[in-house]
Amino acid sequence: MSKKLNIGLFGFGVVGQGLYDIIKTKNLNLEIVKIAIKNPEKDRSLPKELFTTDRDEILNNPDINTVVELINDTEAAFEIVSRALSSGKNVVSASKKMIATYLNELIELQEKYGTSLLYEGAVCGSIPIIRNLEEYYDNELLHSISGIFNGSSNYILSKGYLENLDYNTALKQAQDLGFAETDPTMDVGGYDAKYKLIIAAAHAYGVVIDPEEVLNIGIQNLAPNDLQYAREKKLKIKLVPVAKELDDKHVTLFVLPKFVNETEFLYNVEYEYNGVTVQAAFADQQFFFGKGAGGHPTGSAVLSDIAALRYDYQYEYKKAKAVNNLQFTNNVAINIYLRYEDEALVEALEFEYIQERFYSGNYKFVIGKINLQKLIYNQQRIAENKAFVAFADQLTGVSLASAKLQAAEV
Ligand SMILES: NC(=O)C1=CN([C@@H]2O[C@H](COP(=O)(O)OP(=O)(O)OC[C@H]3O[C@@H](n4cnc5c(N)ncnc54)[C@H](OP(=O)(O)O)[C@@H]3O)[C@@H](O)[C@H]2O)C=CC1
Ligand SMILES: N[C@@H](CC=O)C(=O)O
Repeated sequence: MSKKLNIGLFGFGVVGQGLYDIIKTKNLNLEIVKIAIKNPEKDRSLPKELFTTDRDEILNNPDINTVVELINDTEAAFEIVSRALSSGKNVVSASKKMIATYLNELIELQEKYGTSLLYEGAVCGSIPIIRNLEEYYDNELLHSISGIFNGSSNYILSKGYLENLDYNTALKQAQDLGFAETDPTMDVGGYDAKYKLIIAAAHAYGVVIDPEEVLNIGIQNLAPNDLQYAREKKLKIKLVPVAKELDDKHVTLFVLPKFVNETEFLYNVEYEYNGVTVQAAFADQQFFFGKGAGGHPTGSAVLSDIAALRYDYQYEYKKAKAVNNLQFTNNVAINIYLRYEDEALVEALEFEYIQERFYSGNYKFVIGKINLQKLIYNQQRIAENKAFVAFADQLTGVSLASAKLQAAEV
């Protein structure tokens, strides 16, 4: 017999409402006792008595054994989740920025208080990737995990490539559909994808990495010339986070736009859909596909976590706890496409090797090999120059699975 869950829900926005819609169609052994929100003046679809703006009504209620945290405020979310875990309540959260930023602390709290924090909905919406990394690939060596981890930016890219819709209109649609973060820079700047990648890497490789250390370049500077170039080469541009084991000592992570060709699974992942490609030593290549954003797809992942808590499921962080010599590094050589205006930027990036250069009127690009650290040092300059950078393994004739990202001297 499963344990009855008395739930205190934080947040009744896109995901909170989505979760509620799903729960009311089921006859599960659970009850939503109280819902904490921020703004008491907003119209709600449920009776007023169910809502509160006082978080203590949930956190200090001994009858509530489960907290579901679905709010859009990172610091408040961390406070709520920490207090819940410390007072014996199990938690489900979808707040990827909060989880990626405070993962070490959250793991410690779970260990100290014997409570469980689950967060499938935080990474790629409806795709069950965390539990697969945690359980299914427990004993597999994973060469790489990559994919499309952000629905809003993929929506904008699909609208542009397939329907010629301009960037701002597509972004507005992604916001209206409830896909985008409160600050959409998180989506289009590659931050959201980075937080998800960091969470996935903790389960895949056992490394907990500070988000500040990981490069994220997004799609804000994408220009018609870049799209035209991709079309001519029969490629698409997608925003792709990559975690790759370089050798038995080093793992690298980065988020960059990427040229993908039609043989890659990601080529056909459009709009708010996400895709995760796992390259494993023995299972070889596997692909997970599903909706990455939106109330119901994310709500379904949150509900799956809630259901797992009825049986006291916990992540064991087996790879993080195993003797693991893997270290994170940015000291790696990658092939990029750089569309730029200012020659000084090309100088500053100190390409190790230039394979192709192109100049025609205002359109100038180089394709070549560069150390990832040079991109990190020059990230601000790239943004100010409105230059566009993309991971260009396909332009240099190799796929990610076989790409030789070389760890330089570390
Ligand atoms: N939208 C999506 O597709 C996905 C979102 N997520 C994540 O899920 C979380 C929620 O996202 P989403 O539902 O889209 O956000 P929304 O902006 O739609 O809703 C946020 C909710 O949080 C409430 N809230 C904000 N601050 C507090 C607080 N301090 N205490 C109590 N309630 C608070 C708001 O209250 P009020 O209603 O009064 O304004 C609102 O109900 C975010 O972390 C997001 O990154 C994860 C996966 C997918
Ligand atoms: N803003 C996010 C929402 C889901 O995580 C996205 O667009 O993917």
